[in-house]
Amino acid sequence: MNKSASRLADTSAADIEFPLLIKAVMIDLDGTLLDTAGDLAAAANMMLRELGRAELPLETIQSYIGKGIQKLVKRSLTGSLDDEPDAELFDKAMPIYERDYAKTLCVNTRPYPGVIEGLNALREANFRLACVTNKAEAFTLPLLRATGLFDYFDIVLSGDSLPKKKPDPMPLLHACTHFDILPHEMLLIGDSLNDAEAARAAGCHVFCVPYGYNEGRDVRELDCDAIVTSVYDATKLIQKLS
Ligand SMILES: O=C(O)COP(=O)(O)O
Ligand SMILES: [Mg+2]
Repeated sequence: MNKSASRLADTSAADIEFPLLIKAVMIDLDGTLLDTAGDLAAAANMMLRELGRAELPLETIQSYIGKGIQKLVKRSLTGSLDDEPDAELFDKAMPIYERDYAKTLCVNTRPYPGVIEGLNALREANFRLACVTNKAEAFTLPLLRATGLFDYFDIVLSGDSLPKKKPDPMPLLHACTHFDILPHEMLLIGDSLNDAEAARAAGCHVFCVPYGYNEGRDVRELDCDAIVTSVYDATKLIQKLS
């Protein structure tokens, strides 16, 4: 299989040969495994209502997903990606959001097409599997259990499992150490700039899916090794290195 045949879009990655020979796969949660935007947005709007503020459209809140729940709350309060809300308002909003998201956590959240098939194929091929997300652990673990995905993973690293989260390479390097493999023997499948930057900084391979949440930006802008239509499609571009 050559490089161009395996790509759905052109990216700026260096020339690499497919199938990639790797030992383990890390997969992002929000926007890659699970379509969580509806439930995250419902909780954000419940919070905004309780604070007497205007609700936001789903697409706007979807563009705020990616850097964890604290950032989602800050962005929902300010209506911008980078502004800081009033500290007192944020301190009031955060526990409201956490309470509301615990209620909406798995109302409409479902695995994307190709996720279960992809995880089964990865397991059959004996890849070690990690879930690496910026979502806080208190939400990640119940969500993985409720959607039946938890048992596929050897390790789950959430946004607050380690001192730093994506786009820092720390969780990716932690997973490599956990599996006792080198970064170039590891692939991350993700949906956003946070995944692509973390993978490049760690020296891991990275594929991106086009259906997720890239903070409102086109996934084709990302520096990744391939854009794959689904987690299942990603399995066709890799081979297990023993
Ligand atoms: O919690 C978020 O904002 C994003 O989480 P993710 O890393 O699973 O995409
Ligand atoms: Mg994501």
